[in-house]
Amino acid sequence: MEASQPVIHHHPSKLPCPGPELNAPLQEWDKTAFSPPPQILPFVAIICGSGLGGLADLLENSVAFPYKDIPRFPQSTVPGHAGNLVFGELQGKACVCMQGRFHYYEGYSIAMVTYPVRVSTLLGVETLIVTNAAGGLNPKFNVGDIMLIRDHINMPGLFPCMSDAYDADLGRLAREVAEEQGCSSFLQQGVYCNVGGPAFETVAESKILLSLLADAVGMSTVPEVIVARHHGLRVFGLSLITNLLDSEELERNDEGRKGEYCSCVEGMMGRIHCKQNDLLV
Ligand SMILES: O=P(O)(O)O[C@@H]1C[C@H](O)[C@@H](CO)O1
Ligand code: HPA
Repeated sequence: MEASQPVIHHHPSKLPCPGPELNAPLQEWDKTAFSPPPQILPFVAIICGSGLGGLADLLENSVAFPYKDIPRFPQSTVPGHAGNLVFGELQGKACVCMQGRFHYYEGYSIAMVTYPVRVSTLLGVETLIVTNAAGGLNPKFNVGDIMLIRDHINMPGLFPCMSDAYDADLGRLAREVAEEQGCSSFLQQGVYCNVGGPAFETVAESKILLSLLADAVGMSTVPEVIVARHHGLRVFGLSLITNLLDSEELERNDEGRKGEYCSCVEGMMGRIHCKQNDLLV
């Protein structure tokens, strides 16, 4: 018997209904119990990775909602994830920043980990910027490098098709912005591998991931990207390399180039336009 071929889908909005994990009940989102500031209609959502929440402090005219005050929102339990949904403007562009994300290893289901992405689609968001702290596997990487995520590895697998998950135009824009800001020498590009955590990889595990052609490894981001693509959002991702996994001695530097990472996202915001205005990069 002939083996059946996988079906490749390229139009997220036309995808059939995925499994129950991706289909988390949005009726849990109670619009009447939470009112975003009416003057800020975000078209970009930014998820801040571990220790990267300082980006939200750069927002102008900002209004912050602690997650604990938002009905049914999960709570941050990891250090470096403040737990605020911050609305405001970056470079004059309306956005919403998740100052803190949720991880599978915290005990949340994938549906809850990705719940804020679904909520952001209800708020009118068109583009999702995901950021994270990650361990470098590629021997050419250094601590403090910023890696533009061009693809990911997600072994458990989830529908829909992810062959073009990371937006090529936004990637080009990031390289232009990095060039203008003098950051090109430490802007890398690569494949992010999602693992369950919370322990970092053993040397043996790192070698396996490297042999799979992963460039960096972390414990987040991919479920958010999958749900965002299922909703038809454009996605752009950055990893800040906080440690290297090439030796038994783990050296970690969480400060790295946080300033440059913030400037890069800020520079991009200045040049991303709202689709409704038909001015896409
Ligand atoms: O939210 P991200 O992916 O940045 O968090 C990473 C993974 C772990 O939670 C933590 C490890 O230090 O940072
Ligand atoms: N492995 C997994 N997740 C991480 C790492 C790592 O080395 N560094 C930061 N997040």
